[in-house]
Amino acid sequence: MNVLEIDDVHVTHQRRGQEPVRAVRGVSLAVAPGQIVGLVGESGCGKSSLARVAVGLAAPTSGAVRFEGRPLAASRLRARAKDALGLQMIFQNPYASLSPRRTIGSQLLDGVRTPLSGPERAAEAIRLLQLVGLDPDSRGRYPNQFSGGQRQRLAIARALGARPSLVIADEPVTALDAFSSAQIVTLLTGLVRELDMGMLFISHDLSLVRAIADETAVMYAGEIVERGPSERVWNEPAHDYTKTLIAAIPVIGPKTVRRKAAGATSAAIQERNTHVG
Ligand SMILES: Nc1ncnc2c1ncn2[C@@H]1O[C@H](COP(=O)(O)OP(=O)(O)OP(=O)(O)O)[C@@H](O)[C@H]1O
Repeated sequence: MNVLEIDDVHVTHQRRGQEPVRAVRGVSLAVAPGQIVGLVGESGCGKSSLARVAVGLAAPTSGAVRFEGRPLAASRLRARAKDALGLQMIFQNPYASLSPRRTIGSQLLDGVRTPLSGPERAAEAIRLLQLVGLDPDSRGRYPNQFSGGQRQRLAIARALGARPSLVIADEPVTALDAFSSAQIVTLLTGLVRELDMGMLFISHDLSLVRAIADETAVMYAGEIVERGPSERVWNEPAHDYTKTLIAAIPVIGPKTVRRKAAGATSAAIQERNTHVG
């Protein structure tokens, strides 16, 4: 059974006095346990609108979302927040999920689903910090005592504390340097395999998605215009928009620092995966 099924979802944003924006137009997607599906497209194509619906933060205008075979409705998710912990979201901005007023050792455990004793709580906080490459002795500190990259690691650790069966990651490494990105992505990839959870990995960066995702779905103007195994999409793109995305990835030049960083991330991940495999 798929852990996530998105079935013919439409999302239309309606602002008073303005034309409606059809952000998502009939998207269907599925994520199986242990599978990483990449959703790639440029800014404004509707990725975040789809992610918010997929995680239950918003209701689709039409269509259905099923998590572990059960319909997911935004209101229902809020009402059953405890039950919904198996579905976690990682955002580009880690402040979206971290409280500035609580020690990280405490809030890392928010999603833990089984009651833990004091020593078990400490051990779990240490485990989560080590998973994301942070100093276990830092659990008494507050989020503002960490760098931006470290805060994203904390947000990821917090999500993983719930041992989710599905993670929706919306541009989770966009704010990180290439080295940190590679580490985080390798970590997420390893956890997906190890824990048999599914992941919807959303990014504007096709080279990064290629390195991470088993399947790639290319989104353009609210629609999935191409999908398939990531290597096939990368090597034999069928849709003109995918070809444009690939052609737009520069290889060298003074204005390509960010792209080169993404490329370095992908290379580091592939290198790591090669060794692991
Ligand atoms: N709450 C909203 N009200 C009105 N329009 C919206 C709203 N949220 C998004 N939009 C519009 O919907 C379209 C899709 O936006 P969305 O944020 O889903 O795209 P995206 O691919 O995630 O882009 P980005 O990566 O820049 O966040 C855009 O035209 C955007 O302006």
